[in-house]
Amino acid sequence: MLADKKILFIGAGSMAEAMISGFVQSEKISPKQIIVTNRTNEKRLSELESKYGVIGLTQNQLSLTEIDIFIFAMKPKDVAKAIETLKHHIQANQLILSVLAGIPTSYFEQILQNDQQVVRVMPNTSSMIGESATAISPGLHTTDEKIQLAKSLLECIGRIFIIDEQKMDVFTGIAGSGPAYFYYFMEYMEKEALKAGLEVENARQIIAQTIVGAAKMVQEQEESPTLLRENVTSPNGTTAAGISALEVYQGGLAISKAVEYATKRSKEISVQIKDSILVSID
Ligand SMILES: NC(=O)C1=CN([C@@H]2O[C@H](COP(=O)(O)OP(=O)(O)OC[C@H]3O[C@@H](n4cnc5c(N)ncnc54)[C@H](O)[C@@H]3O)[C@@H](O)[C@H]2O)C=CC1
Ligand SMILES: O=C(O)[C@@H]1CCC=N1
Repeated sequence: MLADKKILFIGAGSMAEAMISGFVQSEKISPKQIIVTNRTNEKRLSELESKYGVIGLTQNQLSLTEIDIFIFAMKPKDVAKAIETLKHHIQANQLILSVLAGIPTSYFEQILQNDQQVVRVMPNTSSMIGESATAISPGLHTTDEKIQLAKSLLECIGRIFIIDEQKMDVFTGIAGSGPAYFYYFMEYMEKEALKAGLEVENARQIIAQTIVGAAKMVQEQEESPTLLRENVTSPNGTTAAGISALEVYQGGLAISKAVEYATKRSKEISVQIKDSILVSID
């Protein structure tokens, strides 16, 4: 299904790179099927070319008729300009994927018209090693065939979850932004480990393996995190002491708030983009 499909990344930042890396590592897509472009930074395009073997092209070198799948991968604030430049060149049979936080499929549908087939995608940077948790929500006109195409492409970067678009904001708060929360947690664990005299590399690997092990237990044991936590916690033991500090310092609340704020921010971006369309139609 993916053979010979031409994929164009519009935007060459961290998320585009993570996906390119995952696609190429999967060996289901040849680097020569992937084209990447950005606004002006040719040095960045050369860097991606030499690292992954993909094709970096400036905007005026692009031949858009040969593209099967467009992946919009700029910041939400830059999408209006990007789509303005491309809208007269995108054909009805070309699939649009957007990884932009907060930007609904209806945004692309309204601007491109054509009954354009759009899929909103929320990957995370673990795409880099094929371990993303990626949500997809098809738009109004997207056929089963194109959904299958999007799925087979995105399976190259990890696990796929098909969700209703209304759930995309919370998915973004949990899984799109999620890796950053775990890295933040790891930064603090590492600081404590170093203070107590562990070597940095050792500390880092110990913490990472602890997280990998805990995550795999949830995936493989079919037990709830609550039960698994209780199994670690001996009465009056070390874990009970650690968990009591998390409770005293409201660690649970902080985690809930992180998800809540990120979800809210995704919703705000949707409102801002809706307002900007209304202004441009007025
Ligand atoms: N970084 C992450 O962990 C995740 C990011 N996303 C989404 O991915 C998108 C990109 O995020 P990052 O890669 O982190 O941003 P970034 O700032 O690293 O990269 C953005 C890229 O877009 C390019 N760009 C801007 N305007 C353009 C235009 N008009 N035409 C062509 N290229 C243009 C920039 O030159 C840059 O290469 C955002 O919308 C974000 O919501 C989604 C999931 C996770
Ligand atoms: O921080 C952001 O807005 C993007 C979306 C999810 C992860 N990074």
